[in-house]
Amino acid sequence: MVLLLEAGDEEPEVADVPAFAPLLQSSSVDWGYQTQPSPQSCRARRNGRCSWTRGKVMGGSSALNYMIYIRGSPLDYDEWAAQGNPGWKYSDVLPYFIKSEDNRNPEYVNPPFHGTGGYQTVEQFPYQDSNVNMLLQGYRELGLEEFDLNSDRQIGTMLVQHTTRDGERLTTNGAFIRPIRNKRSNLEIRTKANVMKILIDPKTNVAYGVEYLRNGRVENAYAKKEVILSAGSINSPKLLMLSGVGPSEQLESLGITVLQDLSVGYNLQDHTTIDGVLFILSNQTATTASDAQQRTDTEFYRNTRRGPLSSTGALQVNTMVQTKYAGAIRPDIQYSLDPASVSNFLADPILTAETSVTPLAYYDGLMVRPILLNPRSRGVVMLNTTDPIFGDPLIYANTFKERVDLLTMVEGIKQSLNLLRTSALQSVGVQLATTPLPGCANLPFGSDDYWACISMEYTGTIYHPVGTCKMGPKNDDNAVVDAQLRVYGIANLRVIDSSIMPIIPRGNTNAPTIMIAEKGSDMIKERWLKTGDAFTILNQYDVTEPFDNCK
Ligand SMILES: Cc1cc2nc3c(=O)[nH]c(=O)nc-3n(C[C@H](O)[C@H](O)[C@H](O)COP(=O)(O)OP(=O)(O)OC[C@H]3O[C@@H](n4cnc5c(N)ncnc54)[C@H](O)[C@@H]3O)c2cc1C
Repeated sequence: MVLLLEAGDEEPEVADVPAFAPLLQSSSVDWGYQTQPSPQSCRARRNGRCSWTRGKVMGGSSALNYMIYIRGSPLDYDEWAAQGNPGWKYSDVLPYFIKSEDNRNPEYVNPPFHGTGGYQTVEQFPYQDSNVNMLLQGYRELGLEEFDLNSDRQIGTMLVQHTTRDGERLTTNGAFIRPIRNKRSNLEIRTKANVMKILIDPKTNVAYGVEYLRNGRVENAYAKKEVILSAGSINSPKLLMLSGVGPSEQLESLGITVLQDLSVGYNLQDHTTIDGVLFILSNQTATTASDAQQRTDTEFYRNTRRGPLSSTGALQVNTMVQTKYAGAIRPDIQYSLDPASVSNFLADPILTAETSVTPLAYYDGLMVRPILLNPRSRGVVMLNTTDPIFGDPLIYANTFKERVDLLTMVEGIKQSLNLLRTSALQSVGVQLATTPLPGCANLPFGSDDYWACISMEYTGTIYHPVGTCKMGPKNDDNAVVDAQLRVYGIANLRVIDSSIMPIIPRGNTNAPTIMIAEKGSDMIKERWLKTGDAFTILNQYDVTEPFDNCK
């Protein structure tokens, strides 16, 4: 029997519409986390903090993400294995990428790297506006070939595939849970169930259940076999620490009994970007539309799942390049160009970033996002000191702590400007916005110092935190789980989510997380089905009588 506990609610319908992707940020389905202030990043943001959106809903962050399906470089996974994680090299994980995949554009992708018939549909959007072709042509002029970035080569450009099905977002909930929900008698799902700690026997260090808050009451669920922690890269370390598994100094300072001293929360990595390089589109390619047109598009989408709302505008072109800091045959910068409103952004870049309510289909500017694929800086997630259980964890992202990260970002910004010289962009009048942003107006626009300032003031993220429950060999001081995803020193407890990634892949993190989940579920099955004890899989948990004397 499997009990799935989710702190959030069911998926809202609005999440289905690709062009509405940014609308759910800062809503009730976002945990609403923010980074701690830092001298090197997010300096112009409100209170010096960057928002780190995380999905609090069935499907987790896959219900709020931008749906991009890019897996990273094969060498990324070879590196995971080389760090002492047997079973995780590219040739080991590729079958798990393929297993979940139902690729609906086999003609566009490189066949041996893809699968059909899996639960997770992957496809290109059915709609492309004229900026999409403009960008693809511009990149081609710069010598970047268009091909499948999920194959054995990564430096190039692509009309990206997405985790959508027939014009609608397909979250991991929609792909993997919905088809079996209410059909399998051995699966029970409880939403709005906020897990507060994992129950671990202090004498034996065996995990035997969880304590969770639901409808104002604290309840326990007991596992006869295993507890699987999949709360994501911020909340999985939080829950381990609340349960006595984590850095002893921190736990002791909060009065938490230490059951296992591990570097939980450390090794935090993310893909940093910026909001500060804006391309202004002319009337020839701007897609801004009247209210009446937007209503017509909405009606059309409702009836057909087609049209401008079935895509994310220019964001569906992604490109991977190398800067002089790349040092290997892998890319170190990814470019996305986000739809933007020029007047809103120039009037108030901070407020605009906080209140993105315009569907991605309608825009007159492109926010150029160089994304740092191979960050050297490492951060840490710690428990909230005043309210460890219900307070937001403290996220010290340490973005740009390593200077090479800042240098790479500046290089990535400068390389992105080459697009402006292509005939594809020049022929339709695309221009760089040259109004200096307030936080950097004291520096000459376009100088290296200006771009470095933009990076540190207007820092952004593409919301890919990973690594805080690092997978590694026993002799790795930062390792939290072994290559079977079992927490060191605690029996019957696995972590299966993005937090186990030892190094962030040079791509997007949703597909790798799904791969980890596929592989992790095989590990669980291998352990328990081997016993031949199929009956004990049923009735694996019991729920105690709820009691209500807790806050
Ligand atoms: C705005 C945004 C855009 C992104 N864009 C992309 C993209 O285009 N492509 C891409 O590949 N990746 C993207 N990502 C990243 C990708 O979605 C994540 O890497 C992936 O979803 C991580 O999966 P996870 O299972 O580790 O965590 P999550 O998906 O965050 O899932 C964790 C789940 O655990 C639940 N939970 C947490 N704490 C508790 C608790 N105490 N009790 C009960 N339940 C709890 C949460 O509510 C959530 O449902 C984006 C993410 C965001 C937020």
